[in-house]
Amino acid sequence: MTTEPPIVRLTDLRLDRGGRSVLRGINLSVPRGSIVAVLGPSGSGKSTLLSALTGELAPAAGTVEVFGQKVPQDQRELLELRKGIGVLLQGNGLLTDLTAAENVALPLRAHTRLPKALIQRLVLMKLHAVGLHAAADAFPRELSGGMARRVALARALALDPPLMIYDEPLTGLDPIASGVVMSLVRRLNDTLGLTSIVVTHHVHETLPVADHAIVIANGGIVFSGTPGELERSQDPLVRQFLLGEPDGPIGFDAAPRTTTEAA
Ligand SMILES: Nc1ncnc2c1ncn2[C@@H]1O[C@H](COP(=O)(O)OP(=O)(O)OP(=O)(O)O)[C@@H](O)[C@H]1O
Repeated sequence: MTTEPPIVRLTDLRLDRGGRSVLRGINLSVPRGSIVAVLGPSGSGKSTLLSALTGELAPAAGTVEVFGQKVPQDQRELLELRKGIGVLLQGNGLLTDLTAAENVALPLRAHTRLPKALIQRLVLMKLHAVGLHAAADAFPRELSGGMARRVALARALALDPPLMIYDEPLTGLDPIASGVVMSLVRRLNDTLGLTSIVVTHHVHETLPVADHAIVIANGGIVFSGTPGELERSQDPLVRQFLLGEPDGPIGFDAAPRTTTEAA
């Protein structure tokens, strides 16, 4: 039996921002086909971790591997790598004077030389995948928050990236739209053979669709395991986070307690 390398592997990773160590001692393996939830309170370093995956932030120590290769520093190699990573950012980022279909077409126009008719077909396929085939000609202002998020998702999928990164995909959505988006994340992951990393503080909406969860707080990973194990954890830090309590082992501003260590 051959063991497939993970899609993402973080080894003894340390990430600094503004001369301060934000995360350290990070080890994580994301197997192909899985959905990993990265949870943690505000300011714990979730976005910082994402920027290391996309190569925006170079490690202060340790390594970040994506698709079995070390994330390059060279800009051209980095752009190649990023074509394989679909990112759904907070706030959708849809262009308001373009229709849903035109928004989804943007990455295809920018990164491929496919003929217009083929791009149109691909766009409709992506919109169909998120259940919005009928909304192709609608402008973002004509869509509900949940629909707009799904258009942004279709756009993130436009280039068929094998890895999807979701940065707070539920911000601003009501519980019903949140449920729709999270089941879509699971369905797309399974039907398109993707691997997904979901960064969020919406624990209860995300855990049901995740295979693995990590919690980051106080500058490191304080929990790594299945959603079931997370819910059963008696660790005071994990309990404080799950119950959303202001007092406990996680500092109020969730800033790491130690400053930069010598590399
Ligand atoms: N460019 C920067 N320069 C200095 N410090 C930064 C910078 N970006 C983030 N930080 C600090 O790094 C820490 C982690 O921030 P980060 O944005 O990664 O947290 P987060 O978990 O994504 O928070 P949120 O859930 O609020 O988005 C915070 O203490 C923040 O103040």
